[in-house]
Amino acid sequence: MAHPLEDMRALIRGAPGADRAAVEAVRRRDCELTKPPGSLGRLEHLVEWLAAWQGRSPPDVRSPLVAVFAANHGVAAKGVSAYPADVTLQMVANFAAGGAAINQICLAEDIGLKVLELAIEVPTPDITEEDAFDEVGLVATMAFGMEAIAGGTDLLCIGEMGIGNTTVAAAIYHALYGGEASDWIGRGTGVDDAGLARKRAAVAAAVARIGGERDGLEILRRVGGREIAAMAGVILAARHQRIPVIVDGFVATSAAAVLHAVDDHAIDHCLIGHLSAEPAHAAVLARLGKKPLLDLGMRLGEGTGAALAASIVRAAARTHAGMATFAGAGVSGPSGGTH
Ligand SMILES: O=C(O)c1ccc[n+]([C@@H]2O[C@H](COP(=O)([O-])O)[C@@H](O)[C@H]2O)c1
Ligand SMILES: Cc1cc2nc[nH]c2cc1C
Repeated sequence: MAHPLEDMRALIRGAPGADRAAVEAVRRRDCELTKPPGSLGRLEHLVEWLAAWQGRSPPDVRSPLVAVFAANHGVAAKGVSAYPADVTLQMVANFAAGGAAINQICLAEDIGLKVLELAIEVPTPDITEEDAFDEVGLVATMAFGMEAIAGGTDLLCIGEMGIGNTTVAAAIYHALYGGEASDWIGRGTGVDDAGLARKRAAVAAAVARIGGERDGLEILRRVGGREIAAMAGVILAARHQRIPVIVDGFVATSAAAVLHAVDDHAIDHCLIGHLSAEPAHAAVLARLGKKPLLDLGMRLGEGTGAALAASIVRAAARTHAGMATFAGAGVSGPSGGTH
């Protein structure tokens, strides 16, 4: 690996495009279905999106998977979270025992769940003082993330768990998009005003340290974290394996934002599952040109918003594939002429 980041950049820029023929086939079938054209609103676009990135028509969702990446962050020692860093490992045990919110959503919606730990007991260095990774470490972590889909899936939801990671995500956004540190921070797990002030200072210090760096992968390497790097890796791997991706909230979107900064088509296969209650999420999504599917005031992480969105995407696909056509059901088409 003489130039590990260059190899990763080539993989991002060389990603395959949408399957236009599959999209056209969905559109043709949609015109025949027993409903007025357009009457299923955004569900119709979801089916087109799924066909485009699965590369088949009609598309289906038979083995959806939530992959949750868990990691710790040195910057948590700066008092930027409402919870201690120990909670990351404790929540991994809770995932294994079936007690977390994401366990119950996956059970309710019949979605697979995989939790991937990234050296939780060894936090990345505090990004206000040091780079999170060296080049090889970043690429190795992205490659680890890619393994999450080794068992196969036809719709991947990405989520995370990591105390302090809303600070890390905010630093990535501030580095990518500029403005002030205060534009990108929010209360995360629920920090008080003093915690919020520490968070603003940490984000400002981390970004000042890297002095105007604009390259997406370098920003990830210098002010990122392991779960975010792993999510970037698996978003990229999914594209190459024709697996559409649903991205969770504020933190998971930072992994997509890094890829988008390298190539603005790199996340065309990604749907943003929901709008996080973290206030800066909307501004990030505007920069990515993405409209979230749901807006439920959620700010948990764990892939919870993505999993709920997956359930709607699956319903959209089944509706499209299973509905009768006007001809098949003997239902009259539009009478025409009177309006
Ligand atoms: O992704 C989101 O929209 C989101 C918003 C607020 C909090 N979180 C979760 O809360 C943790 C990070 O919050 P904090 O306050 O420790 O930075 C981490 O485990 C995330 O999964 C996630
Ligand atoms: C309890 C708890 C659960 C979480 N799940 C994702 N982030 C979290 C943060 C906390 C604090």
